[in-house]
Amino acid sequence: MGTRIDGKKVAARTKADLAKRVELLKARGIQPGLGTILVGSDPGSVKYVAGKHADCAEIGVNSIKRELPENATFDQVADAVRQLNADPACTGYIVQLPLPRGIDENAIIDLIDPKKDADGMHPYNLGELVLHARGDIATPLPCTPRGVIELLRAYDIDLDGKEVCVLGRGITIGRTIGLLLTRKAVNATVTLCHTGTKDVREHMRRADVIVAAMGVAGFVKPEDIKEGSILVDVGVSRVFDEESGRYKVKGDVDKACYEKALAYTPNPGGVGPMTRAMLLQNVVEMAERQL
Ligand SMILES: Nc1nc(=O)c2c([nH]1)NC[C@@H]1CN(c3ccc(C(=O)N[C@@H](CCC(=O)O)C(=O)O)cc3)C=[N+]21
Repeated sequence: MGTRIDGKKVAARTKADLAKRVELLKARGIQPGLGTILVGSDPGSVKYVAGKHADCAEIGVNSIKRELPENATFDQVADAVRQLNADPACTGYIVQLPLPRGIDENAIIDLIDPKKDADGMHPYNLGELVLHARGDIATPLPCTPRGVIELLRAYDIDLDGKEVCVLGRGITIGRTIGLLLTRKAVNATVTLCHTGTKDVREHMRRADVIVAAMGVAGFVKPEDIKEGSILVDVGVSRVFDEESGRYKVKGDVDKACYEKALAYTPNPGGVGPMTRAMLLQNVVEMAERQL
């Protein structure tokens, strides 16, 4: 049985460290604040946003909440973005995705002040990430990929020279994690697989590390993986559970794989809590840049 990588535990440790840094900021007259813009009332989004504000309270960061109705127009969302750009109490913020149909998400993201982009998903910040393969990066990084890397680092898993197979080309992780994994400081080799990949299972069998982010519940099966591989499960599917009669979050990795793995991130309880912790870390770092 592989080592269970406990995302909740590492996230809690990260938050405890951030709480101390927030104390230092406050002592120097800076009160960090995280803003959220939530459009509509998708139950998943409502829950994630609530979680982010609970995290803020835990580490002493102020919460700034903006809520718009499901039928909000592009201009109304754009106005909320401009207000947070101008609000000095807001250190950084996110626009919770997905936005309701008909609102161009990329056009909204473009309007975010890159210095306040807590998600690290603004084109300017993504561009900075592309440009800096070496040295430090002084711009916010995308939270989920950063969470994956920090989580593996916390378990002393060295990625230098490792073959990493990424499954999925979504913007949250698939398209960006390679940029972090191939930085000199991490030094992994990355293969990005997607629906157009000819033999996905062949790529998975060759990999030292699989980062699964497709949103296909149980896609990665024991016969697809190498003995002793490391499994990072980022997939989110809501699947009806016969036993409890409720919907449950299920990842892309079939639990039967855990037996064969050297280490694995459970889902839930793995990358999700780290994503949230990295959002806070981005905000604290943004506040520290104001010192
Ligand atoms: N602008 C924007 N930024 C985001 O970062 C963003 C977003 N939009 N839209 C949706 C996704 C999803 N996301 C998650 C964060 C934490 C958990 C998390 O903590 N999950 C828990 C369990 C949650 C549950 O049981 O439902 C876990 O994995 O253990 C999950 C999902 C952030 N997202």
